Amino acid sequence: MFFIIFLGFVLVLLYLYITQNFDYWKKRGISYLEPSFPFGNIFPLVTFKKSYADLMAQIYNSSKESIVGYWIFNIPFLLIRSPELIKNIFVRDFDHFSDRVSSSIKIDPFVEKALFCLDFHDWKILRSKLSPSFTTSKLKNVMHIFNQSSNEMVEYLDEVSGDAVDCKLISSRLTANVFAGWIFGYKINCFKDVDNEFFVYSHKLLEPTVANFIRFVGVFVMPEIATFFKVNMFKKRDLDFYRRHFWKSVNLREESGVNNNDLIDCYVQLNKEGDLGDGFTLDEDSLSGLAIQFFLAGYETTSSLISFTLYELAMNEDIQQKLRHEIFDSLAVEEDGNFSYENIIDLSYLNKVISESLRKYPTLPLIERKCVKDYQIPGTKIIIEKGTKCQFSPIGLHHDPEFFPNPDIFDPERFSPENVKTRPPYVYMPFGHGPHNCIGKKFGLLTAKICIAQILTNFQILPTESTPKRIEIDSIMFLIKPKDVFLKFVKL
Ligand code: HEM
Repeated sequence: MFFIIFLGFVLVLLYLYITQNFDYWKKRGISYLEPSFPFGNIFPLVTFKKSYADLMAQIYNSSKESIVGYWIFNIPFLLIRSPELIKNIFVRDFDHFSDRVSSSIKIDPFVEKALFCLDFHDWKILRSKLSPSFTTSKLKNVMHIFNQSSNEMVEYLDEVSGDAVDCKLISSRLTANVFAGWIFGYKINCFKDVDNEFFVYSHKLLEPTVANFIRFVGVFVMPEIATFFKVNMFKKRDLDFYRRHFWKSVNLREESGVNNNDLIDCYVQLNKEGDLGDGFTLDEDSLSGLAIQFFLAGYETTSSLISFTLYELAMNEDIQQKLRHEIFDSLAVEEDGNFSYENIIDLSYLNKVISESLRKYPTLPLIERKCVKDYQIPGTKIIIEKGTKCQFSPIGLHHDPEFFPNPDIFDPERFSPENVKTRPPYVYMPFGHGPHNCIGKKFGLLTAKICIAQILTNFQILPTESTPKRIEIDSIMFLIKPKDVFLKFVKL
């Protein structure tokens, strides 16, 4: 009896605690989605009925207002819909929104000092140290990694020419080869060495388990709770793996005394500096956390971009043919049969195809910022208060018929200069915008472009009998990827 009364008492307290904030948006005159106890508006997420991307799209589509309030448990969030306000938050009034939701999280050194999790002061220092590794000249320097990896992929596809092949698997193996080469300086070939540990561990990092889901939502959406419960984002096994390889590459490079002007030289330099100035330091664990951060942010996003593009090319023979012509013309000027950086970057139709792929399938469909000082929305009396967590829905914007008519149709011409001009800016955001935008954008795009170009110069991509007319989207954590897409690659 006592136990039942106690339980009832606890439930009442819990109810009062969680619902105390449910009038937050009403009090501020902001339109909102009706929350319910105890999950706020994320019931479909916790019951795995919807992915995070679907939920964001649903909230985006639920209103025509420029902002919409909702709740994750008892925490009020704001979805920013209006392109004008998006521009202000990302760029013009960045000083009001210079942090991410996960900034200042305190859980473990591997995560705390990743770009995603630093407060503005430290983020600015680290971003300026890492950015030089992503410049055009640095990418030109590592073109051999892209070309070699894609040649290995072509060799593999030659062997299985005409068979039904899982296109996500090909994209993931290619991306693992490129990332191991660039992040650790290793030459691996996951097409031959199918159980290569880099390939295996890349998947483990984002394994779609319930425990991982709770960890990621904790860190990126409710960092205060993740900090309180000391939620670790990664398993020790995964951390040990990346730490070991990080220090192996750094030590090898230091011993060799060679300067390759690449990412590993950047680690070596950061290790030497230790103190990056203005009180910001990186210890051994935080340094190896950089490598994990790149795998985490770049591996699935890039390999999913490749697979979505391959699928659309298989389903749209005319687009595939047009793209192949452009690529053949460009490759004809290369002596060694490999793409040069300038050559691949200048392919205008390839640019349009990849842009459209990221429009239809923004592989990171959630972007967020935290308000760091009160912000009055221009032309209104509404104040976004310090501490407010703002989210953005690339998938909602990219599928809004007002900006992209017939959004389900794959049409690269949406990205012709005339069509781009007719759209408001800031409705297209596969890599975010402003100072916090994706640092690996050029790298991810280059990986995808070389992969697609190599495939099209060697194979015709065809659907198989099992290829769905409408692709099924799977989600891992906040990311989206295609579900079981089998295609045929027939030698030209
Ligand atoms: C197609 C591939 C990729 C997509 C679609 C993508 C997308 C994104 C998006 C949407 C953001 C958030 C931007 C914002 O908040 O404004 C982001 C941030 C980031 N991305 Fe990427 N990304 C890709 C590839 C990569 C690669 C290859 C790397 C690294 C090697 C990378 C590293 C990062 C990092 C470190 C951030 C945080 C940046 C900061 O806060 O300063 N991404 N990415």
